Amino acid sequence: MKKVLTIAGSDSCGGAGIQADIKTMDALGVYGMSVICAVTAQNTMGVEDVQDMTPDIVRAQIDAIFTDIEVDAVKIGMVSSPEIIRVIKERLIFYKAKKIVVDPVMVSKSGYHLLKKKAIDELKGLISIADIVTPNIPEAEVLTGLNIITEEDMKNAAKNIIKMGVKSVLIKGGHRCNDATDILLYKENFLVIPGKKIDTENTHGTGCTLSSSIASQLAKGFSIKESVILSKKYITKAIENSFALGKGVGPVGHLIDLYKRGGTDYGEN
Ligand SMILES: Nc1ncnc2c1ncn2[C@@H]1O[C@H](COP(=O)(O)OP(=O)(O)OP(=O)(O)O)[C@@H](O)[C@H]1O
Ligand SMILES: Cc1ncc(COP(=O)(O)O)c(N)n1
Repeated sequence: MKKVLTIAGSDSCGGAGIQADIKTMDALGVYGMSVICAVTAQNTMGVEDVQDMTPDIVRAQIDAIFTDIEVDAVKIGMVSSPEIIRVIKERLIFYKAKKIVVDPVMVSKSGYHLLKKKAIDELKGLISIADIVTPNIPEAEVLTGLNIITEEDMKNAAKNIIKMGVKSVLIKGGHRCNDATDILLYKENFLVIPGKKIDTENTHGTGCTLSSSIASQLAKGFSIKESVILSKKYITKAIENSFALGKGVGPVGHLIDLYKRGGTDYGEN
């Protein structure tokens, strides 16, 4: 079984962060492992509080895994502070980590700043060692300083981000009003991945789910292009199967949930 590591934050209500990542990995048939960078107290209505881990315990978790287990792919999500990001980059280079996916998580859907503003430069450094980075539109705007409205703007932002040294860039279109088309820049070519906007409030954890699916598919040996296409199918089905939970924004339905709830079509994996 392929082994995939998520380096991210814990979401107490289980819709995003480490919990979404592990659920996705489980559904896609890879073995999920975690390095926790921060513990958030959050529910479907928002983030109440955050406790960052110390850089030392982040380093110790990474060392514990890489000194014992062969890691086939790594997904990085909420990384909080410049100090934590520096440790992650140094250790991943030290262990020659393969197939690195960076989801540059900055602000939660509920508006809480999960990345300290002073950490943007370090985050760009971490992006430079990745195989793929998956910003949503507001994150791509912060990384590039560009205003992104059209598909052409998304392409320009991707060209700008690839100059940071990353091998490929996926700009996610979920924040646009009428469309959920994503744009992949890969080996100097653009791939437009069409998506229709699904009418649901329950989109907590969409970005975490997509990036951990990409890492899982890369671990299985698919190319970046194949992994992104398979993962777009996975997240689309997961959003179609999203459900109400609590009083706010509910989570996506992982295909293993669908299976357990009696469904039979859990898609290509
Ligand atoms: N309502 C929707 N209908 C269909 N696809 C969607 C919808 N919302 C998001 N997506 C898709 O989900 C994936 C994740 O995109 P999104 O822009 O939501 O990421 P994100 O903002 O980083 O997520 P998160 O805030 O959970 O980290 C993309 O493929 C995007 O096109
Ligand atoms: C620990 C953690 N990581 C990531 C997100 C982003 O997800 P969303 O934008 O859906 O709130 C989150 N809310 N919490």
